[in-house]
Amino acid sequence: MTEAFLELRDVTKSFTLPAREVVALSTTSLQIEQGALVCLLGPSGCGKSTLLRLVAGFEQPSGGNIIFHGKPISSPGPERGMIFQDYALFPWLTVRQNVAFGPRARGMGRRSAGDLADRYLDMVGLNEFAEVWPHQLSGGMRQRVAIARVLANDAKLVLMDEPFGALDAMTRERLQQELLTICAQTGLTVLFVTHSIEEAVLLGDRVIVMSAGPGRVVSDLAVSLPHPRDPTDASFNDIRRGLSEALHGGHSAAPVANGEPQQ
Ligand SMILES: Nc1ncnc2c1ncn2[C@@H]1O[C@H](COP(=O)(O)OP(=O)(O)OP(=O)(O)O)[C@@H](O)[C@H]1O
Repeated sequence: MTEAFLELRDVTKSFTLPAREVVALSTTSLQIEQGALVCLLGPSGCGKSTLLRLVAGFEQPSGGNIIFHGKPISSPGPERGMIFQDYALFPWLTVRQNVAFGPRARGMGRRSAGDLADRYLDMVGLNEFAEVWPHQLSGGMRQRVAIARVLANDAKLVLMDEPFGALDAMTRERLQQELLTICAQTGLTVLFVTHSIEEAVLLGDRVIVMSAGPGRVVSDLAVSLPHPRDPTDASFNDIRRGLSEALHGGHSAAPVANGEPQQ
């Protein structure tokens, strides 16, 4: 049997508050294949961010295991990059220094790290902005820097938590297409949290729907439409409708047990 790139085995997560216990994630099992762009949809508070934070290694599961490349995840690592909605760039570093930060922290020389940063800034179309400060950039440009930064860290898996949620519609569409291009060029694996069914169908090779909290997977659907996908297309709409029903409790998109589509 081939080993999954990322596997969640019976993962649960609870938080202990002074007066009660919050179950953020019910027993969740998932397998993510290398090179896939997997979207995670679910109502607010169902545990999507918690799931990403567990995979990032920022939190430890209360039960179960998360296996990445055959090894249990026990801490954060550069091979698993996280991108948030609010950019999270270092304001005191230039764009190039932000992108070069990870490689420099791991011991790469200034010149090599700068060259590496320039390579990835070129990939996200920001080569002319290497010397500027984050506050001089638009939201879309900041998010491109964040993408360049995880790529320069040699991330194999990128965890994106509503990365385009704060952007205007046109910028969001442009970045969605750029993300698809970068994935096609680099073979990156992406776990992408969104509230938008349309965004999930536009981007996802697979869309996973979680139930209201405590979250569990209620549907796992492969989307095989070719790119670029057209939201006005009838087959796009069929998928959107199925996901909407799954999200609102109808479960019409293929339900799963332990990450395997049910027959
Ligand atoms: N550190 C924490 N301490 C206590 N409770 C927490 C903590 N982190 C998350 N929770 C709780 O766990 C549940 C899941 O939260 P999470 O942020 O993962 O949901 P989400 O699906 O990402 O929500 P949203 O879509 O609104 O961002 C919520 O009830 C939340 O209040």
